[in-house]
Amino acid sequence: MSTHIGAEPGEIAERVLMPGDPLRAKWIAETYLEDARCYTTVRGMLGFTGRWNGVEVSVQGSGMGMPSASIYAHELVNEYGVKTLIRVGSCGALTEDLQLRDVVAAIGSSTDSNMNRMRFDGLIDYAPVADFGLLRTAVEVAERRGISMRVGPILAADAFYTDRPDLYDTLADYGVLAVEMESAALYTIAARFKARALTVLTVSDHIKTGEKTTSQEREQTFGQMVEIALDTIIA
Ligand SMILES: O=P(O)(O)O[C@H]1O[C@H](CO)[C@@H](O)[C@H]1O
Ligand SMILES: O=c1cc[nH]c(=O)[nH]1
Repeated sequence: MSTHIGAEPGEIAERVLMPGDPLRAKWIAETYLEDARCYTTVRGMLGFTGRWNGVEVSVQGSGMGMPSASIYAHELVNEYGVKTLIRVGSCGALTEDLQLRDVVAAIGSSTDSNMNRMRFDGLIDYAPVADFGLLRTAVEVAERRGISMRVGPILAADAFYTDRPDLYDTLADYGVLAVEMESAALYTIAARFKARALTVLTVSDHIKTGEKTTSQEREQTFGQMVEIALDTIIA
């Protein structure tokens, strides 16, 4: 067991999907994985291992925000030998041309988090980016499955409820597609510990129009991004 994950050594696959929502992890395991078994219930942050097309894959809830996601990414890589992490999350669209339920792959992640400023002593604005091979595979998988997937930069924010929506407009002017709360930490930790990471998201809210999906829809209906992530992680 690690501090926050209750799995024995060998119970977690080298390939892990990471939704923020632990109940989305359960839904993914029950809907998509063969012979899925739960390996952790610590703090209610559920994790499962099963098989996708015969290949072992795990799915681990990561919680909301970069402090929580960092704990899970760190322990998965450093204590369980995980090599590949694909986040499957929800996001808010920042640009008018995205619609609810559109799928987005994050090539890079700007952030307002202070975590990397501390890492680099405030001297470097580190640019957290996706693993190129995973991103290229995800694009190919989406095309093969006939799923339209936008690729571009996103924002990983500390706050879900922002006091500065004006900054979202400025970021959209610079081509930033969407906002979520974990990708910058995931990309940074993967780089630091020589793992591969990608973030694939579904638009759950539209910041410009105010449209949003329900919590049940966020938990159980974002299947296209999951299918892209599963095919990508076993490729
Ligand atoms: O749906 P998940 O994967 O949790 O991702 C998004 O949803 C949560 C906020 O509602 C944050 O974790 C954000 O990144
Ligand atoms: O972080 C997030 C996730 C979904 N929708 C948002 O607006 N923000």
